[in-house]
Amino acid sequence: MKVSAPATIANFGPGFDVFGLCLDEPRDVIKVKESDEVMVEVEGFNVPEDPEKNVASISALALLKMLKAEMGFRMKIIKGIRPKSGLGSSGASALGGALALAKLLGVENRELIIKAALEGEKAASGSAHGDNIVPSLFGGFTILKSLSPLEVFKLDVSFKLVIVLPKVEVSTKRARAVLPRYVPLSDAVRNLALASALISALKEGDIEKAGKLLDDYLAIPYRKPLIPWFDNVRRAALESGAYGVSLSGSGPAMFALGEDLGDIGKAMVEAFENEGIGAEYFITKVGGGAKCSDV
Ligand SMILES: Nc1ncnc2c1ncn2[C@@H]1O[C@H](COP(=O)(O)OP(=O)(O)OP(=O)(O)O)[C@@H](O)[C@H]1O
Ligand SMILES: N[C@@H](CCO)C(=O)O
Repeated sequence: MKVSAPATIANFGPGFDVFGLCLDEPRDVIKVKESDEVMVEVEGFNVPEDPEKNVASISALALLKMLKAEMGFRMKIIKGIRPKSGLGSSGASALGGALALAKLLGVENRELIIKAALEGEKAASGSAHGDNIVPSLFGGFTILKSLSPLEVFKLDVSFKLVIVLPKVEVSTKRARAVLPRYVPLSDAVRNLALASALISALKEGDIEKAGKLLDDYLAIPYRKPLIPWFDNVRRAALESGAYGVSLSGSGPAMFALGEDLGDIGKAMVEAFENEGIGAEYFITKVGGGAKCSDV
């Protein structure tokens, strides 16, 4: 069984822990076969091959436990999403591992698959946030109303965007540890306003209007010490014509919406380089979610 699990942008501006956008690329590919033992082999970006440490096998083992299924598996992970990038790398692997075993066992229950994948995400980031796993499975733009019971609202949006990946790492665990337990009511109301308006703009297909709504008052302000370059790179993107810019998940990757995405990507890379940080950009589009096939 083969699963291709796409990268994702969690939060997507004002939607902390709720909004998620599936990307068409990059992807993690997870192949599994039934076996007497549990083995993990990794190609591509370096992640652990210890089945107790790789989030893909952790999720797969969690699913087997939930199903009380006595079996082993051989798993091969072709790791295409850079870890600690902000592109939902652990989320894609966690989803891919759980989904691959579910397909092998003929299990279609998405709530169960997500629940198992959250075990992998929790192992990676210390918290069971679903806003990478859910868009990686469903595709499109997802609004995660609730994990248990699973309630997802999906918008079938279609647009291109530019992603900028700096050569630095931000650990999700660390980026969540700096968040406050409480925020000012005025900031909560500002995010509520931005998030509601963003959904309306996306439903209209007005990407320019959506770009202007990508602010956040709940997480990014508190994460600034981990991403000191954010304001300068954001300014460079806006000055080069971006409709809007934000952090992808907990970073360090950033994304921008606009017309001339190549110009915007180049301006953002240059701004990173002015901060002494190498970076690369790529243009992609909204993805359709995880894909499964018999190998
Ligand atoms: N299959 C896997 N894919 C990604 N990370 C994994 C995997 N297995 C174990 N890990 C570990 O999980 C941790 C992932 O950390 P973190 O959550 O910050 O990254 P991430 O999910 O890759 O980040 P992001 O969501 O920002 O892309 C790393 O220490 C990594 O080594
Ligand atoms: N919503 C999560 C996404 C992490 O990829 C966070 O911002 O911590």
